[in-house]
Amino acid sequence: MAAGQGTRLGAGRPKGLVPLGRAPHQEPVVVHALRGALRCSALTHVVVVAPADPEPFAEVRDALVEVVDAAGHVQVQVVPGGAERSDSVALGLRALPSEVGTVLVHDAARALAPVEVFDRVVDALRAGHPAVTPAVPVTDTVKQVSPQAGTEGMERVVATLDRSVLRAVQTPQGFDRSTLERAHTGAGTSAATDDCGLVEALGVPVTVVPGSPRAMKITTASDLAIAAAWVEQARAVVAPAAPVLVVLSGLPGVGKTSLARAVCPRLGAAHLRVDTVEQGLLRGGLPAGDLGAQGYGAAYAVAADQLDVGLSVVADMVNGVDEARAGWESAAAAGRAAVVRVLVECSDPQEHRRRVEGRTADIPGHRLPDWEQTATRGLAPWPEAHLRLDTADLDVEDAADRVLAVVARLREEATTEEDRP
Ligand SMILES: Nc1ccn([C@@H]2O[C@H](COP(=O)(O)OP(=O)(O)OP(=O)(O)O)[C@@H](O)[C@H]2O)c(=O)n1
Ligand SMILES: C[C@](O)(CO)[C@H](O)COP(=O)(O)O
Repeated sequence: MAAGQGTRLGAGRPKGLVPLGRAPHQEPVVVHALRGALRCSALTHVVVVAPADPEPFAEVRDALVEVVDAAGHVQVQVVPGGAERSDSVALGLRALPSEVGTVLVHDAARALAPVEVFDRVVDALRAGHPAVTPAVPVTDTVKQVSPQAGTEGMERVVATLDRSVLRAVQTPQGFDRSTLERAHTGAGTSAATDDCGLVEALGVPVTVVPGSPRAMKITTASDLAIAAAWVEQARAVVAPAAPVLVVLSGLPGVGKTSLARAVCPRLGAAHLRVDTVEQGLLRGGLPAGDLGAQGYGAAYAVAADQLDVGLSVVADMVNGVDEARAGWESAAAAGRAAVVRVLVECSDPQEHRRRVEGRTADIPGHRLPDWEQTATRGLAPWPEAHLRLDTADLDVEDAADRVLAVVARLREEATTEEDRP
């Protein structure tokens, strides 16, 4: 949904077209939103509902096409929206091809919604829930008020609501298509501020899954500034300072690769993924039975080369035994780099299993381990770890923040050491 005018933002143009981030990372809000949505591998079609006046939107069309081309597999259409958000949703829904049976409705204004939120909504729909919304707990105390007679601009508190049962809902909201179409039929739907509200009115149960602070809606200028800071944080290289070797260790499916992909651009680091190295060796003719420790051996050697020329490295593999971890210590020593040891876990076995069973291989020829193989694979204790990250309740960017904080701390300590007489 990108057809709003952005009156409260007051940028003088529709909110979807407002640049987000600072050059060279600047892109219109709607382009950020589309790029984020396309990270969700379940999507097959996207309808961008744009302001009815096609003139200003023409300027972002090329950027949208570029994002879509990069995604490859998804069909994208742009259609004009209506006067209210709900009118725009109904128009977007009408444009969807008949074969689409499940629909996510997402605000372009929630341009930085993490892919985990999309995935949680999709998983709940796949589990049979007809309507799903992400939501976050309410952190303020919320009062119900009524106008106070004779006192302009003042109100009277009617009740203090129990915030433990309140949630602030976000998007993408997901629906079984026929339920959403039914909800948008009839009079009075224009006034609805979210689609779940219309579905609730039909008596259909709405399921809530965890949202994310990063799925916040850009409504005012200060929201835009916060979102811009997040964009900068996600893209900025920390410093071309002394190289570090970030060693991840964790079972398959806990989120190591997502974490590495979030950390590498921010650290200016090479992503060294043993799965890729191993598949390369197999494609090169190494018999599968001979693989053993060859992948790790090759990865250590490549890491040492990167560190030696001053490039940081994020090592992404299970690293489940002391011997494997010791190899990284040697690679770091050879490259004169500090080591950051990060244990990555998922404390919720159901969520871990869902991830293991829900993922598809993104490296040609790679056979992913099943849940049985994952659950029975041991991981040695790692008392030397700088960080233990539990991805059951941490968004990937928040996890990356923590890794980068350790990098910054180690670099600062190293600088202080050097300064000491
Ligand atoms: N007629 C409308 C109104 C809103 N939206 C979309 O719905 C989302 C949430 O709306 P909101 O944040 O209220 O956006 P605006 O309507 O643009 O903002 P404002 O109310 O300040 O004008 C936004 O992505 C917006 O583009 C839409 O597609 N069509
Ligand atoms: C759909 C929504 O984003 C859920 O929080 C919200 O209700 C949109 O409301 P707005 O008034 O259009 O900003």
